[in-house]
Amino acid sequence: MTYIEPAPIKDKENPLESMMQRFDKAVELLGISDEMYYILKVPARQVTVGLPITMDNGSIRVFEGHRVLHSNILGPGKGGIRFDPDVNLDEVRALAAWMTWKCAVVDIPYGGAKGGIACNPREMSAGEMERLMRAYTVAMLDVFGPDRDIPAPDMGTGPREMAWLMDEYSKAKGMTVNAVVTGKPLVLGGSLGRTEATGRGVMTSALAGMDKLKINPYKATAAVQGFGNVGSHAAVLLHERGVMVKAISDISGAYYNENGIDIEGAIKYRDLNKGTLENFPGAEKITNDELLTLDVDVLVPAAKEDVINNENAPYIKAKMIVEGANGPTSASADDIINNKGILVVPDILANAGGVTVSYFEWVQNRIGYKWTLDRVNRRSDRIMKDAFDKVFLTSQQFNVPMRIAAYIVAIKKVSDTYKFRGGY
Ligand SMILES: NC(=O)C1=CN([C@@H]2O[C@H](COP(=O)(O)OP(=O)(O)OC[C@H]3O[C@@H](n4cnc5c(N)ncnc54)[C@H](O)[C@@H]3O)[C@@H](O)[C@H]2O)C=CC1
Ligand SMILES: O=C(O)CCC(=O)C(=O)O
Repeated sequence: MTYIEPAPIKDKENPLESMMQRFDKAVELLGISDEMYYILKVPARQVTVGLPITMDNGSIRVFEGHRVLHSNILGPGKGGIRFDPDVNLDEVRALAAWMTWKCAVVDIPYGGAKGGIACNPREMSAGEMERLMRAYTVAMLDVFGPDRDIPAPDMGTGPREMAWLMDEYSKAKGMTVNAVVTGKPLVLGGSLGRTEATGRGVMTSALAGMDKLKINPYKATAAVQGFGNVGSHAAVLLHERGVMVKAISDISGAYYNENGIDIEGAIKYRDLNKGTLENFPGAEKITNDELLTLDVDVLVPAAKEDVINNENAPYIKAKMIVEGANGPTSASADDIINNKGILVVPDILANAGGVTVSYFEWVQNRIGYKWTLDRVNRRSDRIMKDAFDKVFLTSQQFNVPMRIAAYIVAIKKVSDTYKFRGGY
């Protein structure tokens, strides 16, 4: 029997510490009480489970899974499930808190939650993934629920995994409960537009930012790190709006073309190549670090945390960073980036398009009705644009970067709600 050791927590770039540093700055400016500080800081619940799984070769491996409900003050917990070798409890705690702030920034009635299992989906068969997801669901039967805590996809998971979760949960409850999870396949009650929703929100945030910087999208260039759900859709949609995407990347490395990457071609190539861009033709291979320091207008980190840090931040040349990933910039890089005058559209705003359309999916499941793609897109575009404007205005009012402004908007909303509920 083997046990997969959770990844060691890196002191230097702990995402929980990065999140807390920004939280502390915003709290200082807002001036909330000590009691409220701890109410907002300490997660409402965190659950860790051991999951023994029979592997295809007959051996048994024990995986460690987590689900953290950071807050349910605004509504049921909401947030994805990550399958990645680097998953650990601190990472999941940070991701859950970011979900609380994100839902508050776009003003949807959810608290924040996140789940994760330390595993490597690239080395697992579909059968092993299915057994793992079903075992995790069973272990979380009392945690999940359409009014309690509603999961969704994150890194390493997608509609297929959400379908297994819905099926396992529904079997245990003795009825079909499709509102327990979002990001499902359409046939199971998934929403039109959810697959591309996070990338679409990144695109609308990028266009809103370009407008502030007076950058013409038809003359703009971009580099996108990560070519999964978020990165590939963001790249397609930016390209459709006239932006030349000069570089893309995934775990196999980065690919650069001075005249622009053929994005549709790259997606086809990835889908026929076991999900990776390895050996992608028609582009020069560079490293993921080189991609981050390219001379482009817009940089979209859409892979994982802390890729932008105090070591590479001094070399970033982009005029704007639009954070598709959660926590791609460590707190140690904030001052360097701000002093360079780079406009950062922070994760809890820029990647909120996904949870916004997840909310629409949950609403549709609960009323038993399907919206058209046009309705989904129009409503989510409006929510993203309103949230951008509110955060931008707050950044001017408090004279702070958009990241701290987004935390201010979120913390104010959650703490006001708590007070009105009479909690304190
Ligand atoms: N899927 C969603 O709706 C949402 C995802 N996010 C965040 O966006 C980020 C990406 O998520 P997804 O696109 O869903 O995941 P995914 O699993 O679909 O894709 C991840 C991509 O990142 C690449 N990658 C992994 N490690 C890398 C590294 N070290 N350097 C460069 N590329 C690397 C992978 O090869 C893959 O192309 C995560 O931070 C996630 O939390 C945020 C909001 C919603
Ligand atoms: O769609 C959702 O409910 C959550 C997506 C997510 O995990 C995220 O925004 O980081």
